[in-house]
Amino acid sequence: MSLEAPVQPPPPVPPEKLRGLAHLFASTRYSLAGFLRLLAEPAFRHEIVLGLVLLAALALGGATTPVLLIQGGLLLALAATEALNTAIELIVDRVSPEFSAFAGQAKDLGSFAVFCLLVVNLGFAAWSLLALV
Ligand SMILES: Nc1ncnc2c1ncn2[C@@H]1O[C@H](COP(=O)(O)OP(=O)(O)OP(=O)(O)O)[C@@H](O)[C@H]1O
Repeated sequence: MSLEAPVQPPPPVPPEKLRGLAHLFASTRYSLAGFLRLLAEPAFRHEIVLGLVLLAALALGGATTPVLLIQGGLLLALAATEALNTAIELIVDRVSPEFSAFAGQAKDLGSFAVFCLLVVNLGFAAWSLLALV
């Protein structure tokens, strides 16, 4: 059984510009489409598992609500960084499908951004758990 999330094909024509509430609803739909696309990335699925493990460990360890909220916020920041990293990879693969220094550096910079957020998440969880014992 495949765990790949269904990836929606792009619309054949650009959608018309919307205003007001219609714009808000459309933006929400675009964000949901981005989330579903990100689910197709194995790295993001691993990060979801990591996030659930960290939150469960903190909750079972008796962490306070503010600590759980901060950890949740840091996990959302990690998801946002993974989304931007995936967007960079998509653009780089389109602009430079061949091997190039530009492509390698762009992808490595995106990877470093994700790594930084992983360190912050693990560091905060470890510090919080140590404070509980
Ligand atoms: N077109 C390219 N030109 C030069 N170096 C590249 C290119 N594509 C990838 N690389 C190098 O290979 C490394 C791995 O790239 P790759 O795209 O496989 O990353 P990844 O994190 O494994 O991505 P994914 O898991 O999404 O496939 C990059 O960090 C970069 O250093």
